[in-house]
Amino acid sequence: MEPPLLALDDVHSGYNHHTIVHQISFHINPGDICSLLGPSGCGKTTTLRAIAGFESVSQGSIKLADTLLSSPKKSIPPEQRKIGMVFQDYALFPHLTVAKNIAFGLPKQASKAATIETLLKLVNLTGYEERYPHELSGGQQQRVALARALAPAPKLLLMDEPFSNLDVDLRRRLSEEVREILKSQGISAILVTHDQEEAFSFSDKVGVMKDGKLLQWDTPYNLYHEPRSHFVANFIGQGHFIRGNAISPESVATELGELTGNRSYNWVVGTPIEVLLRPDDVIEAPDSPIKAEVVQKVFKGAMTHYHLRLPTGSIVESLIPSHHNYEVGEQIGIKVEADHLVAFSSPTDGNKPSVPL
Ligand SMILES: Nc1ncnc2c1ncn2[C@@H]1O[C@H](COP(=O)(O)OP(=O)(O)OP(=O)(O)O)[C@@H](O)[C@H]1O
Repeated sequence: MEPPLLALDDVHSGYNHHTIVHQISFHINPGDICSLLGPSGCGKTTTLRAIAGFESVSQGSIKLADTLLSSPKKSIPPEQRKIGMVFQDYALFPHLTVAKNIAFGLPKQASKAATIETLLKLVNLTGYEERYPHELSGGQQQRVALARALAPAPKLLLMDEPFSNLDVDLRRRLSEEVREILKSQGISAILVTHDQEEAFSFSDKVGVMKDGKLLQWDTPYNLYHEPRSHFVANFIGQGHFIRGNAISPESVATELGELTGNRSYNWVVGTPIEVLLRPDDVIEAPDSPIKAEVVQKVFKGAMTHYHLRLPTGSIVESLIPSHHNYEVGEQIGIKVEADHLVAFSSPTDGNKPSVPL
């Protein structure tokens, strides 16, 4: 089996002898595109900077293929790591043309004109060679930054919030386009973002961080459907927890009836449990004895996203086809249709995730 392209093993890193990120371990395979996702200040940029070689590692190791890049005893300088970087603020040289900005990333002896032409074609900026950064839009400047980062043919590209200065529409389009460019060239990348939608659509794997720790490194699908902690479940996607009690290894009694998953949990019968219900788990059911009051509705086109209040005051969300229109204050019949449970023993119970048997 091919070795991972990048492997972080128990990495601790920070600033001025103060450890900010702890026990970070993950690996990425050649061609994989990944993201680090988490709230502000959780240590995403610090992790990225440690991979780039701008911050030292006080414990653990970082390897690129077979090369040890960082350990407490060794640190290869950033410029020798064969890793490219793209920053939020583009960091282009304002006094240099597009061509010269890109050439800056090329080795001295390289046949520059041909490479620049190829790179500009790749990022869809053919003909922009002689423009200056101030003559370009934000999206175009970020494409130039990408071309410059790709110029030395890095094995890995690190991107720190590269799209966050762009308006929503453009950032979606550009992130899709950059993903296609990277995939077409087989370039691995790690994106730092706090935008979950962006992380999901951009990445093969996503790492969710909190307080300097990596809580889960997984596919977007698993993060959404199989979050391993209360925090990840909450941070990823929409939905609400409702409370219940375990009545068997697979089932929980809740105010929405008995909810049964597709596997057994090692909880003790009677344990207070919180079950996550995503908006797609709660469906309208006019004949259901369970009624909920519409407290908020957001029209999404094909679907309307409702916030519904249950008789106990708990809130659940539901996506309902928009031609079935309900008004705020109206009571509607609902039921749960979920093929698996995302359930944790209640936070009062130590906030421990329930472990499947
Ligand atoms: N140069 C620095 N010196 C000292 N502490 C720093 C430095 N840079 C960041 N920190 C601290 O390290 C912690 C993690 O910061 P980091 O930038 O890695 O978080 P982040 O997850 O990327 O956040 P954001 O999404 O806001 O960019 C923060 O508490 C921050 O204050």
